[in-house]
Amino acid sequence: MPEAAGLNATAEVTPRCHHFGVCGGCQLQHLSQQTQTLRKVDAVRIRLQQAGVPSPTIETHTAAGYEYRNRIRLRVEGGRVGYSRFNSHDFLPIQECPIASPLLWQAAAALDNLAATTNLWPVGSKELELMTDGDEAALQLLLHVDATVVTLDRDTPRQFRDLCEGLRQRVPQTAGGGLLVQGELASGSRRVQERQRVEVARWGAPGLTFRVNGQAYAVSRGAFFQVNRFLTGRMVELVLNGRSGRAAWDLFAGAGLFSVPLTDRFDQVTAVEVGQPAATDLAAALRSAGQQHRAMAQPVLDFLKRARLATPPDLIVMDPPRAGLGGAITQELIRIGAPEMVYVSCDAATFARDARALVDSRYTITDLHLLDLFPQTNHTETIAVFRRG
Ligand SMILES: C[S@@+](CC[C@H](N)C(=O)[O-])C[C@H]1O[C@@H](n2cnc3c(N)ncnc32)[C@H](O)[C@@H]1O
Repeated sequence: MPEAAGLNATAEVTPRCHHFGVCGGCQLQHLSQQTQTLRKVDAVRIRLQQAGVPSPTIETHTAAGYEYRNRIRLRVEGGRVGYSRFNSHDFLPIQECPIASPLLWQAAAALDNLAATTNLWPVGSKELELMTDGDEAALQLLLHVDATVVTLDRDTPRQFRDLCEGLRQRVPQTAGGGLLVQGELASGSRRVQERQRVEVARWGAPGLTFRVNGQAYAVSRGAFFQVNRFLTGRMVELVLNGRSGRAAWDLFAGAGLFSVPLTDRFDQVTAVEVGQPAATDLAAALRSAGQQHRAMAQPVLDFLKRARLATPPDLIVMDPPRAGLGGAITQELIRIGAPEMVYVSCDAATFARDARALVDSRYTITDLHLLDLFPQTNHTETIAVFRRG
C-alpha cells in the first residue's frame, strides 16, 4: 500500500482482548489497523528525519491483525500462566491472548488447567515459550526454570516429561519440549554459569518445520524464526525481489530464512549466524543447497574483519537484533562497499542511526518498506534497500 493512502488517523475500534489496557503486551488494540500502520510510518519517518537521513516514500505491508504470532513467551507464577501488567513487572494471570495463533492459546489454557488440577509444573518454573509453525501442525514448548531457587534433582526431568505427556493428551499437536535451566544451580554436579541457558531435559521432536513460499525450513527448538506467520513470505519476497548474481552474504542469518532462497539466485551464498542452535540449522540447510554455499558460525564483526581482502559481494542482506548494526559493523560494511545492501530492521531508532552512517558514505536508500509484523503493539519492522553511488 502506498504511504498514508486513505488512512484515518483517528479511527478508534473496540479492543478484542479483555486484558487490553491492563496487560503490558499490546498498546494499540483501541486503534484500527490502518491507523496503527500510519502511526508506525510516522514513527519511522520521524526517526529518519531526526537523524538527517533522506527517505523515499514508505510502502506499507499488512496482514491480519490478530492470531498472527507463532511464538509466545508467558510467565509462570503460582501454577498460573500470564504476562506482566502494563508498565510494571507485576504478574498478570491471563485467560486469553488473541494476537497468538489459536493453537498456542489452546496449549497455554490446557497447561493452566492441568497445573491447577494436577500441579505438574516442575519446581522453579518461571517462563514458558510456546511455538508453532504457520499451519499450526505441530507445537513445541520450552520451559525455563530458575536455577537460583531450585535444586535440580532426578525428579525434575521426569516431572517435565509428565507435563509434556499431559499436554499432548489435551493438545495432540504437541510434538516436543525442552527444559531450560538459567543461572547457577543451587546444588548438583552440573554447574551452569550465570545467564547461560542449558537444556537439561527434552521430550519428543527437536524442532518444527516451517513452510514459507513453498520452501521448508527445519528450525530447532530455541532458534530464532520470524513471529508473524502471515507476513514472513512477504518479507522473503521483498528481500529477494528479482535479485541475482555471483555472490551474496546473509548476515544475522538465523536458520536461513533468506539464505536458502538466495542459493537459487546467487552462485555463492555466505551466511553468518553466531547463535546456537540456529547456526547448526543454517549449516545443514546450506549443505543441502550445495558445496559452493557456506555457513559461518561466528560473530558478524569477526566475519567482516576476516573478509577484508575478499571481492565485495553483489548483495549483502542484514537482519540484526534490535541493537542494530552498531558503529564497528557499519564501518566494516562501508569499507567493503557492496553495490547493494538490504537492511531488515526491527528497531526504528537503531536503523536510523546506522542509516545515517551509510548515507554519509556514498549509500542512498532507494526503497523503504514498513511491514506491520506486530499489530496491536508499537513495534515496527522495516526493510530498506541501500545502493552505493
Ligand atoms: C532478527 S534475527 C534474524 C534471523 C533471520 N534473518 C530470520 O529472518 O530468520 C537475528 C539473528 O542474528 C543472530 N545474531 C545476533 N547477534 C549476532 C552477531 N553478533 N553475529 C552473528 N549473528 C548474530 C541471532 O542469533 C539471530 O538469529
